[in-house]
Amino acid sequence: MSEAKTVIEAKDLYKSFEGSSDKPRLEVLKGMNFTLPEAKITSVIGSSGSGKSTLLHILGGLDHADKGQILWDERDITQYKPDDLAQLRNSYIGFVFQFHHLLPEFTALENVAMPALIAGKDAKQAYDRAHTLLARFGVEDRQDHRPAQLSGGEQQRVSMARALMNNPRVILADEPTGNLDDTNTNIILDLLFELRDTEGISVLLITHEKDIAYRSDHVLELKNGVLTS
Ligand SMILES: Nc1ncnc2c1ncn2[C@@H]1O[C@H](COP(=O)(O)OP(=O)(O)OP(=O)(O)O)[C@@H](O)[C@H]1O
Repeated sequence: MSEAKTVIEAKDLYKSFEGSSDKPRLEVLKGMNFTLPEAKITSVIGSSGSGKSTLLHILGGLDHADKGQILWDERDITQYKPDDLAQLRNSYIGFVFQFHHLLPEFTALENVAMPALIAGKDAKQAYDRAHTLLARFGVEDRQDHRPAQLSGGEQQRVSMARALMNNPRVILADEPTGNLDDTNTNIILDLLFELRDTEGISVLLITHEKDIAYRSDHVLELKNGVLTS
């Protein structure tokens, strides 16, 4: 069997944050290497403060590393200008966070359509696709509600639909079930597996729950600034 293609690769990543007057600089990533294979779910576990969210933000082009290379399908994103990177990110990556980050003043349908509207796509097509995605995730009857009128599980399903709006190759999910009960956790995990199997989407799943991590294809642990399997 041939090896899976790599959709995100990081080489020799370093990231530190400024300390306070009595604390030294905090070294979070220390020469870390990482590959995200196509059509697999890769979990990253690690203790609180080990740098999991920092890693996800850097891999997704939301934050900069101090040093190192990040390749999206062999394109080195550290060489991109901010506007070009934002455009590429909008089509290549879908993000799902623990707290849904839906825009409170917009309906579920509008939130889901937003990434396509921002990308300048046709509004009618955007709303049609948004509706189809909400239906796929079983929340189409909630499409005219605002986030505050939805349950936590519904909000997270809407977030998943939004993440998929522009047909991304990759989903970066930071504790996507951290706020959910067991039933809703299983709904979200099952959706991620379905997307892997039906659309070949690659998923990076940050979690601190080992039983969730061990359902995925690969598990890596972030410890002392590097990843180990
Ligand atoms: N912007 C920042 N400025 C200073 N320190 C930061 C910043 N962002 C993160 N840190 C610190 O870097 C370390 C790693 O944070 P990060 O959020 O990546 O950890 P995590 O593994 O995701 O933690 P958790 O599981 O608790 O969410 C923490 O000690 C955090 O306080």
